[in-house]
Amino acid sequence: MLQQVNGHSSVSDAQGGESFREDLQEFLSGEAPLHQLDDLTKVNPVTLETVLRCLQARYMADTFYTNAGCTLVALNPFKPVPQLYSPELMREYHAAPQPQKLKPHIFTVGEQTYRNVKSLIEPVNQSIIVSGESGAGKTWTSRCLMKFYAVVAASPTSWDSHKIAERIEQRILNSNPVMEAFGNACTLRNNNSSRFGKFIQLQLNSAQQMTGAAVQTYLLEKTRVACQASSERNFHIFYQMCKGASADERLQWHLPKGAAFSWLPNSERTLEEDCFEVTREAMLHLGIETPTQNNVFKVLAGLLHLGNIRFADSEDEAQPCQLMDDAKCSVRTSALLLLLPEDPLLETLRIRTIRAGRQQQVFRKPCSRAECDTRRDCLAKLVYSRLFDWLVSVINSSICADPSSWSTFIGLLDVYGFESFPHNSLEQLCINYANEKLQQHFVAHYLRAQQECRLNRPSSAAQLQTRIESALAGRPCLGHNKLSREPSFIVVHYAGPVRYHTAGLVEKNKDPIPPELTRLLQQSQDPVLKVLFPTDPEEKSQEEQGQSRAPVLTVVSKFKASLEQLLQVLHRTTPHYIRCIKPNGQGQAQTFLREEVLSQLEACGLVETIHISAAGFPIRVSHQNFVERYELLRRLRPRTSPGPCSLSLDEGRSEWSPHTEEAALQPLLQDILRTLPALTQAAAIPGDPAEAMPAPVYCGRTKVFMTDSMLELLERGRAQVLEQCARCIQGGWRRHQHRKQERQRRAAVLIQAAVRSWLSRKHIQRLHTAAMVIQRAWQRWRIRMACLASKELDGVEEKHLSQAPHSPSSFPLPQAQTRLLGAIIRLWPLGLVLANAAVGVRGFQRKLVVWACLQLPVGSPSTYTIQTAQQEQAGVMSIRALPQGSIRFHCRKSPLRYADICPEPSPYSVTGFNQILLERHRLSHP
Ligand SMILES: Nc1ncnc2c1ncn2[C@@H]1O[C@H](COP(=O)(O)OP(=O)(O)OP(=O)(O)O)[C@@H](O)[C@H]1O
Repeated sequence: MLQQVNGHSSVSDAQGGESFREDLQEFLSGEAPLHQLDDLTKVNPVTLETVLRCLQARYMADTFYTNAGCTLVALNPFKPVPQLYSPELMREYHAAPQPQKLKPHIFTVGEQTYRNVKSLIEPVNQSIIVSGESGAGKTWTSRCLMKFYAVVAASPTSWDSHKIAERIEQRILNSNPVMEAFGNACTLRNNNSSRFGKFIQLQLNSAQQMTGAAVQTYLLEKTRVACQASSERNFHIFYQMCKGASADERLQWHLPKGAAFSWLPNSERTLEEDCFEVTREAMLHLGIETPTQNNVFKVLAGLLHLGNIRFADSEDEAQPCQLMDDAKCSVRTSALLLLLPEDPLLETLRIRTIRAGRQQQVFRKPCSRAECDTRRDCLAKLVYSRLFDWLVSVINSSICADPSSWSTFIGLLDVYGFESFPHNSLEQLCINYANEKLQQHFVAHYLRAQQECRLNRPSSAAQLQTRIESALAGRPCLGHNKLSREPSFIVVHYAGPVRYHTAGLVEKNKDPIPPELTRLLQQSQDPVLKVLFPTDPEEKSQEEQGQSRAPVLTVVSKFKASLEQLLQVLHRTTPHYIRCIKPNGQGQAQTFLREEVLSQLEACGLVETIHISAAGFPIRVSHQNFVERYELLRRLRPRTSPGPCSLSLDEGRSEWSPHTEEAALQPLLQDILRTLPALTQAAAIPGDPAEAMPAPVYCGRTKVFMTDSMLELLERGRAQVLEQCARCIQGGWRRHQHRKQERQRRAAVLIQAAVRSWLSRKHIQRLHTAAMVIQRAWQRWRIRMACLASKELDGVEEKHLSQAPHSPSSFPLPQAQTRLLGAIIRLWPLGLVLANAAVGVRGFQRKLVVWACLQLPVGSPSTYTIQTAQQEQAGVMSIRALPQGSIRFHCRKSPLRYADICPEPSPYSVTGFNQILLERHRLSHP
């Protein structure tokens, strides 16, 4: 089935022979460290012999858990092992950075599933499939796992939520004793054997806290109520009641001490499971109050009394069977406890009603003794199975969380192991079918073909055998024991051939319930029976009118439907396997029977796992999952050259049907496998040819098989691609951020510039306006001043003086003065320059210049003092510069303060256009 992908054969014949023997030698001689091998795939060589030796060595060293690739093998210690399931150990596994590096344990599996849920990698939901034969420790394992989750999946933050979580966990844990009391029984192989399959869904919220649970049960062995194999017992609850009831309760339930019940065999045996108080306490915690409990136990007591009803053969077929001597009392007590009318009860057990004809006439036919027994047993089975279902529904309503409060789940499937007894019937067929389905083996096809056989068609055992043989002729899965006298057929299961007896198979499959029985139970006044058998008026009227009822569902069809439903759920989860192994059939500690263990390893398909591991491929991944997880490795592939792996994959494809939906995955798969050489080369240590060799991968029809190292390599490659992608995303993001920031910066600068320019413009405008105002004011002022000056000062214009020796003023100037004025006019610019020169002429020199300009006699400067213009009547008193650019000679002193500038200006004086350039006081009075 498998195709080798890369052409690397694990051990070549030439080199293999010698090294194989050496390995074996070394391995067998070094027995002591065997118990230290944590994984069965690590034993060298991986053979059944070495695997068994390893398991035995570990068992003897009190090491009960061993990995077998992806499966955990759990050996039943059959003794209490201190600290193996302590809360401290649970926490240790929970807190470990890599729990798989700790010793193999069911807590490793528990923790792994929990972490998978946390990591949210698809499929998020997980399932743990606990399998093994009866007594191997499945229930124990499931119970321990539930306790583990109760510890690790409950770390709520607040005190209130802690209390709620604690209550939920307690309820979930309380469901165990109740279900075990009603669904477990002591069998030859296990004192506490679960007589039903169960799937427990532990519901987790987004914070991975356990918020609730739901239980689904499968195929309760209800026949046990009325029929127990020798040395076996009825369901525990009957014994618990009989042993644990108080005196009052005994009286109420008609269970006097020492009373004998035919459906209560081996009651003298006392088991630790016979603990009535624990069951009652747990029922109370699940919300089943004491009065309801009492009603339940009353009904169960009624069934025990029903089992004591014995019929005698009737001599006349037309007459109903008579009761045996002491049976009358049993009928009465049973009717009393079941709150049924006594006569109708007896009549229903002994007389069959048949409706026939168009008018649906009712015929009453007395039953034979065997038929009476069957009807009695049927009544008990019907009541018990409905009671069990009701209990499960009560448990579910008590522990099930609101759908909105949970998002993920961890499923625990406790399935019956493969069964092969000397006499196998429909129960074994169903159980083994479930095992086949769960193992995904070919017998599923056989059973599908078997539906052609229409097991509900009436036929004798011999006829059924002939029909099965003709329908499945030529199928390799069907065998036939020609020497067998009893009608039977053999199915070659993956775990070995099993012979099924056809006698009673059809009847069992139909599981007929006479409608009279249901109608009778609907008459009961008991509150529990009223719930279990509600009256449906529609159904009643339909029956009376003789209308056809819904087609009867057979046991196989119902079981198949629920199994299909379960498989659908499992297919959507990541499965984890725990294979429980019973080291011996006697339940003795420290006893390891190799033959028994070997047959269990075969039965649970572990041998196949080991064989695959022996070929070096313990990792198996479905094509779909492989492609989904490693599709991104295609990015590593060089675009040009296809790798050598493609060849082997093509071989794999030659067997592949293009019609299957998986065919679409093949190109992708091929692409991924082409990346492997590049990966192995990259991982190789330079110069080490062994390391450079591509790690082996097999591509099967539906799965990819590989070694641990290959898986490691793929994971490393995946991490590398993810890292590259992350870098790429980071780079892109940074670039985007950078560009965004740059854009924002530019926008900010633009806005800032616009605002600044706007502010500047406003400021300049304001300045401009202010300047204009000042300018205008200044101009007005200058004009006013000029006007004032020209009005107030009797000035003599330069041009007038130069052109006309006589001023237009009223008084005539003497000749000397005229000359003087002429000299002044000629020389004043020079004097002005010298007087105002910044450098060179200073102090006295300056004065001299001024005096020279003005032709003043040199003398004490103090003699030249400023006098007001009014004191002067004639002559030039001062020379002034006017705003309009002209020079005026004034004969009077200006009354304007601003013009009071002497040739020696004070640093504090204000100069203006009307500045006195030169002032002369004594010109007219030399
Ligand atoms: N890990 C364990 N440590 C100690 N004892 C164990 C352990 N596992 C199982 N046992 C013992 O083995 C008995 C059978 O185990 P359990 O009931 O779990 O088997 P099972 O596989 O569920 O059987 P069945 O299919 O009949 O229900 C238990 O009652 C218990 O005494």
